[in-house]
Amino acid sequence: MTTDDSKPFARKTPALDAALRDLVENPLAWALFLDIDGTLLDLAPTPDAIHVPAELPENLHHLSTRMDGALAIVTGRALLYADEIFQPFEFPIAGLHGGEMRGTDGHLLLVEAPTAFAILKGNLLAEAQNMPDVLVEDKGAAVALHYRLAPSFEQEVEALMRRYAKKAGPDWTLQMGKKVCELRPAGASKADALERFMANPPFRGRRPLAIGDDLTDETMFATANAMGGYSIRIGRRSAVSCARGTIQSPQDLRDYLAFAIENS
Ligand SMILES: O=P(O)(O)OC[C@H]1O[C@H](O[C@H]2O[C@H](CO)[C@@H](O)[C@H](O)[C@H]2O)[C@H](O)[C@@H](O)[C@@H]1O
Repeated sequence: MTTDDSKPFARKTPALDAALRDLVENPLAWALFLDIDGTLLDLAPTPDAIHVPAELPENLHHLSTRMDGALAIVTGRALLYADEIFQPFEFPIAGLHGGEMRGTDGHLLLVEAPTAFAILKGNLLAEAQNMPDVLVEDKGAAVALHYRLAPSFEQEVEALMRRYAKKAGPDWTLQMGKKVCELRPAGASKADALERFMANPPFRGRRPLAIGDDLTDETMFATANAMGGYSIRIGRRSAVSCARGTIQSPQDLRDYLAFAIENS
């Protein structure tokens, strides 16, 4: 196959081009781990305002079929919410930044929020009322405070969440993201999720390719790299990211995935 500028993988970064081309030519050699917000989907003003392109679920299904099922979604969203995005298809998935999982056997591992955490979320919601346009996203065993619509509250949001992280105790940890500050279960990360998927068929023995855009994806990038795979960050190149390649936008990634389906 020749590489020219009409091909989505012609990015003039030899390692990135090689990885993307190899996924097209050898789909059974790779295991693909995809983040959702800012990666598969464009960022939206609020968590519920996301637009899911009509062809995306089916395209992922086709690609997953070509990869014999070794395609997983690894997201900060609650697993059951994320599942809805790809209806009618169901993929292996990790939610809450690795805290929740469903592997290829269909076994669902969800985290239940203890009563104390439910009370804490209620108190957080009440305090957040004092910050107009700051949104609380209740994700069950995690909670996010979004300031995309109220950027001037960034520092207050962070200070409030640091206070709540102390109240929540060691089973929860603070997760910073794009215009968001979250409390999530501490026991797992996206790296753990990737490793758990990689321990079993059809992922086992393949090269992991992790694609994401945010701080939470860095552990999964590092693990994919360490396992002899590859990592791609969506957005501008960043000196502090350990992703090995970059793709500019979710639209560019979706174009590439569509190309991979047509040509693999
Ligand atoms: O790991 P991801 O799948 O990327 O999830 C990370 C967080 O994404 C969501 O928030 C982000 O996307 C929103 C919709 O585009 C946007 O409004 C917000 O500013 C972003 O931070 C989601 O709401 C969070 O629960 C996820 O943890």
